[in-house]
Amino acid sequence: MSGRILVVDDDAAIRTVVREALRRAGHSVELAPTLAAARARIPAFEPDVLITDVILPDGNGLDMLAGLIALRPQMPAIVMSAQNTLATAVRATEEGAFDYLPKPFDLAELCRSVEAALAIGRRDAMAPDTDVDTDGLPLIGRSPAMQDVYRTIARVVANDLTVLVLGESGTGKELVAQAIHDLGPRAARPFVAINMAAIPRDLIESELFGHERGAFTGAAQRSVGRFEQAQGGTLFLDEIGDMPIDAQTRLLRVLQAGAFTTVGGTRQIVADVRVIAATHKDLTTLIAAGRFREDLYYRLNVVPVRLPPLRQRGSDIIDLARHFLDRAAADGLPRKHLSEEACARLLRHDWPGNVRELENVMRRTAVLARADVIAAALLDQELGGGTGVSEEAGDPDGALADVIDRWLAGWFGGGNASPDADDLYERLLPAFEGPLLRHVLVAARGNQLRAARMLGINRNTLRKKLSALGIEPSDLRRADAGGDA
Ligand SMILES: Nc1ncnc2c1ncn2[C@@H]1O[C@H](COP(=O)(O)OP(=O)(O)OP(=O)(O)O)[C@@H](O)[C@H]1O
Repeated sequence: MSGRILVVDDDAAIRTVVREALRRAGHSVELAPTLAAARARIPAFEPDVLITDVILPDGNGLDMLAGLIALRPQMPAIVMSAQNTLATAVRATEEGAFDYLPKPFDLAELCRSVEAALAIGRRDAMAPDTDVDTDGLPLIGRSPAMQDVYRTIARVVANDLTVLVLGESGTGKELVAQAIHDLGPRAARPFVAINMAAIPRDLIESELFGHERGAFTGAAQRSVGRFEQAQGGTLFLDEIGDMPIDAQTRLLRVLQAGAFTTVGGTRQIVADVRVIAATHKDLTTLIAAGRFREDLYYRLNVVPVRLPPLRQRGSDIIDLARHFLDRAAADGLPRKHLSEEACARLLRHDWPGNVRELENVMRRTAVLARADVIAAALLDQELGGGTGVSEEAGDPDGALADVIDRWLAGWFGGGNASPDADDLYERLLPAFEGPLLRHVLVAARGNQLRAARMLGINRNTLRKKLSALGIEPSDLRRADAGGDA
């Protein structure tokens, strides 16, 4: 599809290169070195697509974007910028850009973006499904839900408003908090994360605010709390719903007064800290149950960021999967690609463990796939045959028994076990043992001694089982189970 393209850039060399590439692709191209020249050309040239730089001699292309689009409302705009940050990307989307290309970009990518813009012809359409465009940006995903998240992030990076990130486990809450910190003026100062669910309840206050020597039994030294460690930076309070009520009272006081005292101390310490909290729990239910302070909730929930579960942002799944395969390859694992059937299989899964589950599955399949292309069958095996079981299931006894029970019901129901059979144990158990041993070896990075210890069996027994099942531990040596497996 060819179209009329207006290119706005003050760099003559870039204008020429872009014009030549677009002309070769069959488009008619006009150039403008300034925003004023662009404004003057739009009504006469009636471009189908606008391509603009951000920093221009007579202004900022992002500030002016809405004004340019207003001159020709159906015109998709592509923003190119050397300011390769999530903030610029978010800003571009916010201002109505169809696509954002961080400089340097390759011309083929620009042409693809132009094609997509022409095909869709609407400035608010989704970005084209080209290769994953990560460009070092921390958050992947172009679903409308993620665009909302980016917009909210863009709104809060420059100020200190308290942000409450809500979402199921593994949806990327900590990553959002980190992005807000990294993109804002506090980036050079510490980002300190503390998980309320991971600390014994009676130690939370001293962990947060520090304590004086002798403040309680065992407090032999003065200790600096996380608030003090985060001075000038950001404090990320994860699983805030698990915070004990006394600590909540203290936190509320700090948020109101902007200062705190250590446990056992009297001196007020000014808290120059941005607070970002997160939870996967429904805080309103906890409030109703008297387990969360309503006033603290309002104090924290100044700007809510909702991360929907991965199953509700299907269009992100493949981008994320490819991103994790790229990352696995960058970490030295074999480079793998997804077959079309594998993509379809990923889209069918329910992702109860969300992005974390997808990340772990992609790392494991990068190791386990024998061919360069990951087949749907391998994913079937990894994803529990579509049962929705993940490493987040947490309760192997119940969940695993459930899956096996369903599988066996189908197997027996399918007439696979004749009444004359005499080897069911021998036939069926390897089907469980094989995957179990492979996963343990991946987690133990191929170390048989460690794998045997993890399994609680003797090393010789493990060796015999591996040889009986035809598993070669060295194949699994370079694997990483993804940190959480
Ligand atoms: N949009 C995304 N793009 C790239 N990686 C992501 C994205 N969302 C999540 N991840 C990755 O998924 C993993 C889980 O994310 P994160 O720890 O931020 O989730 P969480 O919601 O804080 O989980 P939990 O509630 O269990 O602490 C991390 O490795 C993170 O880097």
